[in-house]
Amino acid sequence: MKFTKMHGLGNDYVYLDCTESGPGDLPGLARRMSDRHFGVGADGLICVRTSERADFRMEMYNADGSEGEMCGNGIRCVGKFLYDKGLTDQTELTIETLAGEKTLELHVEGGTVVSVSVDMGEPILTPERIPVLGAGESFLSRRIMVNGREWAVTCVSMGNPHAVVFVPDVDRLNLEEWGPAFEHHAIFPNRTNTEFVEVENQSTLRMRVWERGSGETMACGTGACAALVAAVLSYRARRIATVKLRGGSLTVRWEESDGHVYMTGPAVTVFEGEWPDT
Ligand SMILES: N[C@H](CCC[C@H](N)C(=O)O)C(=O)O
Repeated sequence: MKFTKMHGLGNDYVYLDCTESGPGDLPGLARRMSDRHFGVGADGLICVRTSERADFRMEMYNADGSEGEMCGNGIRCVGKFLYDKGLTDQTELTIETLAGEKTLELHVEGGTVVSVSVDMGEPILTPERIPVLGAGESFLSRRIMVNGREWAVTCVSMGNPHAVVFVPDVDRLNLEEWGPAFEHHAIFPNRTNTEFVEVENQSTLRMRVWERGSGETMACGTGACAALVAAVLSYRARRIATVKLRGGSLTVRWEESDGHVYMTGPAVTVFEGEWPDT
């Protein structure tokens, strides 16, 4: 079985062309291929499929085999995968995801996609749609206890759940301790991705992320969008900002006119490979 290894700012996935056919047991395959010692090594697995309602469909699994509703770094690479492999010649694409249809604008240089802009849609703030246990219309800067320490948490869904916390110095945080404590916290029925954000200035955020199902990753596209939304809602940032992640930077804009969040960033192909059919 052929696969392509790609990354968006170091948030790396195995990509399969499932437009004709695809393997079964994708959760199990995601776990096996993601293993950084006994497999290919990745943050998860992404299958590109045909769609009845969009140009194509993205199906995404984390390294633990759980399915994610949306993947920002992943969908940029899906755009590159489709164009570079000649599955499309369009530079504007719609991709069906479990979080709805997303529109991509591919930026081509020298016949290959170098970066992609994604309309990530509107952020979801109502607790029961995130989901997070909590009354009211939104879950903004609410104090919760995590491992005996009080944190002010803002929850945002970009189709997948995010808990955003603002900290003075992201480098001093022990994510191995705090990441799982948030991910598996009782108030998140479907677990959560967690963004630890340091505000450099009103147009620059620095962020580390512990991803649901994958652990700390070098970057998280949906997480960067959630972080920007939380920063705007708490008057920490303007509506357009550079979000600096361990693997590099994304430009994120929360457009006032349509309420949509737009994200622009790179997409890179690392290598093509062959996985033994099992
Ligand atoms: N771990 C996420 C999916 C991948 C999101 C991230 N890699 C991105 O770029 O948005 C979840 O379970 O919701």
